[in-house]
Amino acid sequence: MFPQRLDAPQAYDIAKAMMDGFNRHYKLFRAESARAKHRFETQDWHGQQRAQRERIEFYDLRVKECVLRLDKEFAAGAQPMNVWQQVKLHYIGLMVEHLQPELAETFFNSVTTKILHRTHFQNDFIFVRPAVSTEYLESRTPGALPTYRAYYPQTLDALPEALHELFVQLDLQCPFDDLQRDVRLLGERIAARLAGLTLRANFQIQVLSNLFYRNKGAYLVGKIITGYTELAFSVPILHGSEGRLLLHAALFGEDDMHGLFSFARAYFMVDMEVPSAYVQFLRTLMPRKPRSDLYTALGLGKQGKTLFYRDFLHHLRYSSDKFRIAPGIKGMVMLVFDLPSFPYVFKLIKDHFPAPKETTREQVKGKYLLVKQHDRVGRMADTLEYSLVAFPRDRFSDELIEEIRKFAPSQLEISDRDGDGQQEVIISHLYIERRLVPLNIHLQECFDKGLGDADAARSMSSAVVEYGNAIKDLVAANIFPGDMLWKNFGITRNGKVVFYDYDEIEYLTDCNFRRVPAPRNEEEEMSGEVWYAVHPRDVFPETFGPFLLGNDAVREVFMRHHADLLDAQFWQSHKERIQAGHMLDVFPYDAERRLQ
Ligand SMILES: Nc1ncnc2c1ncn2[C@@H]1O[C@H](COP(=O)(O)OP(=O)(O)OP(=O)(O)O)[C@@H](O)[C@H]1O
Repeated sequence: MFPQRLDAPQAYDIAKAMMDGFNRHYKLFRAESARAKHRFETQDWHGQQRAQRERIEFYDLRVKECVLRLDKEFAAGAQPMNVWQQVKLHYIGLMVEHLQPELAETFFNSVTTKILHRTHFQNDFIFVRPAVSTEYLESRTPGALPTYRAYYPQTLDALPEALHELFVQLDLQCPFDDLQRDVRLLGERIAARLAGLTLRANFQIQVLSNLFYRNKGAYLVGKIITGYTELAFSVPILHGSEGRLLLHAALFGEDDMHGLFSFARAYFMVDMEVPSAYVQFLRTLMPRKPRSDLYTALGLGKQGKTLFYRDFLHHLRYSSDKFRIAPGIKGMVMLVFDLPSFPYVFKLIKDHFPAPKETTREQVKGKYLLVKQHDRVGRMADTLEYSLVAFPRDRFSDELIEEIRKFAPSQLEISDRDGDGQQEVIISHLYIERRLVPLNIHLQECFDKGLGDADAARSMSSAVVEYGNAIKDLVAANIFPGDMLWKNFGITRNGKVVFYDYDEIEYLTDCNFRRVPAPRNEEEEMSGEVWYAVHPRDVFPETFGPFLLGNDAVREVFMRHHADLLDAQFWQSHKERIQAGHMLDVFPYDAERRLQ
């Protein structure tokens, strides 16, 4: 029961201190995101990547600050629960005109769950569900940009002119190489996509007012509407060779947008006063993408986690299957399980690792963090990290419980934690990641069908080519995957190959790529053992072949497209390029999307 009177004077002050903490967080987050425009204009690429990395840390720092303040000024932990109920009510009051209420609720949860006992993690005290609506939320600040702008070209011939106006309004502080030429090319692409459709009275182009920045690119994001058709589109803007701006490509439709907003890429920087309005607009472009993914892609990872967890609890309530050990070859470092009806995997770090693995729990965590902060170039799956996650015991197979008990006992507790009479499986620490089809399983499925079957042969061949492409994109981003076996890569719905085994990952620039030395005598030549000295970060690319290319058909495709991956010189030259400060482009779209 909620209190009928707000009679605890400290409750308002605590709520206000929390809101001040959140406002400070969002001000810093937004300012850092807004500075991406200037970094793009001045081609400060290393600065852009540094900011992308550092911004991820902002949230936890602000939560810590706020917890300390509440403790010091209000002895928050010693407040009775009726005061905490009032704190929540005051906080709701403070959100009435707030432009990021959903984020403010999450911040409130982050702070209070550090202070209150777990038995109070319920809707009376925290925001298990949202209390404040984000619908129709608009900034009333004078001079504030609208979330999106609409342009009405009337005819296809008038498209270039409308597009010209649109790009000029973005107010980028550097010249275009030839904007007239680019909008003409873009107009032709749009006209081709609209071929066969009648332009209806509502024909218009809507674009989000602020650009999306990531690495060396700025992306315009919007949709074209005619009649009942809505076509999502995005235009990447890059610096050309002279440093002048180019419209580089035209992306259309949901699949292209999914490629751009993939969970395997770094987060965007966007200046957003009302983030929920951006998410609502983006959802109309990608209706199948959960809101949690969109918040995460916008750099609002905590909101992504909150929404993911709510979606997960909902899914548990509306499903009845059991968690099980994930299909595929078991990991030596990670214990992986899934729920068949839910498209994610749950990964926990084992307590002990068999030889030849020489790593520790902390080192594995460090590698996962490295991936989170690094540019994932569409090739490394993002992970959500959770601690103390509770699952209903009756949804776990006994086999899985035994597996966890055997390999990660320190991570397992089975108890009735919240006192509701139901046993729970509580996992101390885990990563959650999108479920992919492991590449070894995918290839085996092709072999099982028989490579005489044209579809199976094509599918095998494109997976092998994509696998090599994935490694080359990782190389471009200064990542040596360490363990390149097929089982450590997965394939997405769109046939993209993505890496997910991070415990042996290294920066390319920390590795020494060497050729196997020529044997000095017959004894060395005949030796089945490694007879030459090997230092910890030495890598011998020519030795990859025997592990990867046992199958003749796979070998033939691999050698035709990616033989260079078996050559130390290939790796070494990339290492030197990165050391010289060059940053290669890895575009989140195919070459045929380019305008130029
Ligand atoms: N995202 C995923 N989607 C589907 N299956 C996965 C995913 N991540 C892991 N798996 C499955 O779990 C297995 C072990 O995962 P992972 O490679 O991360 O563990 P590991 O202990 O690091 O492996 P290794 O012993 O090679 O170091 C994989 O081989 C695969 O079958």
